[in-house]
Amino acid sequence: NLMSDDQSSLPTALQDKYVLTRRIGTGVCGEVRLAFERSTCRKLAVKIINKKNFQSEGTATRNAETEIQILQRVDHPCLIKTEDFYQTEDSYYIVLELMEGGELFHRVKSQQQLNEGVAKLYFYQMLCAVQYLHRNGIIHRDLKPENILLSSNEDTCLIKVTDFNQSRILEEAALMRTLCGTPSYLAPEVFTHASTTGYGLAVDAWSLGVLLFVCLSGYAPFHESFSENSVKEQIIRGEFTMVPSKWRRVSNQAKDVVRKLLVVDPTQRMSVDEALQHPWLQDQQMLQTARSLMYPEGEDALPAAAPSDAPVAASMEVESSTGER
Ligand SMILES: Cc1n[nH]c(N)c1-c1cccs1
Repeated sequence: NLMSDDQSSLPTALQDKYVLTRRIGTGVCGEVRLAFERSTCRKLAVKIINKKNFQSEGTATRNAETEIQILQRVDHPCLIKTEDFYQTEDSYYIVLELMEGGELFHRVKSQQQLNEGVAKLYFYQMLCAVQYLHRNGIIHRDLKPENILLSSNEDTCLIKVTDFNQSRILEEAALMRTLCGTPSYLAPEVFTHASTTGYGLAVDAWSLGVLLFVCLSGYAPFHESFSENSVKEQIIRGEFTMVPSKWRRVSNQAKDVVRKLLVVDPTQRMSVDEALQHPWLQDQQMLQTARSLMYPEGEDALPAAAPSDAPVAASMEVESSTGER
């Protein structure tokens, strides 16, 4: 393990700045270790991506580089921040914020199912994080409980979305190149942008529906034990099962959010923006708690808006209710 000779395999620049200790997580792409910044004793997480772990060199490099590009571009209170980045011939080392509460996956598992108010607080923060990604033309594409981290072991805590290596940055340049070619064979949606920003983003809305389902009920909506159809068939048909004993204490409004996200037709599926406007989330107490977790310095921390006597546009008011700035 790392405590023995492996330390020598670490980049010296990384070793000069951090002490790596025990493993705090493992993923398909490698492992995550607890680290201490030597100069400040600050605790951090170092994600070690072994380039060889990917099926083909091309995918490895592309995925990891995409992840790193994206990690360095994004800045939102509910998205994991990259502190530093190193690489050797066979591995990437990404220094990330430490989330002491670990993965949402383990929290839901240990509590059977989350209290509805807690699930709403976490889901609202996920929506804000994914809305930010979508506004920046980024599709996460791999939202699941393992990729949602909790800042503490308290129920009321900040959550952060991580693991962007399945993400895709919608390259407007790629679309421009397409449009420069012969248009006669292009489908209408290529011109209407549905193929880059409309359709693609909806995959994250579906995953958020599955995440909310799991938080509220403690089990997955699509599972081979629920039907003679395969899980893939159940998903394609949108055939999810709400076991009464698990959903009895869940409000109809919460169930309505799940039902409007787990819609097979992406053009009919509720979007992240629409979900943020759903009645279930117009809960001032939850919004206040979320805002204080996301922006702990409060209003005065934000750059003062330019003084203007113009009334605030209605859309501006709507935005502030979504925690967006
Ligand atoms: C990244 C990161 N920052 N803080 C924690 N707990 C992580 C983990 C990701 C995956 C397992 S642990």
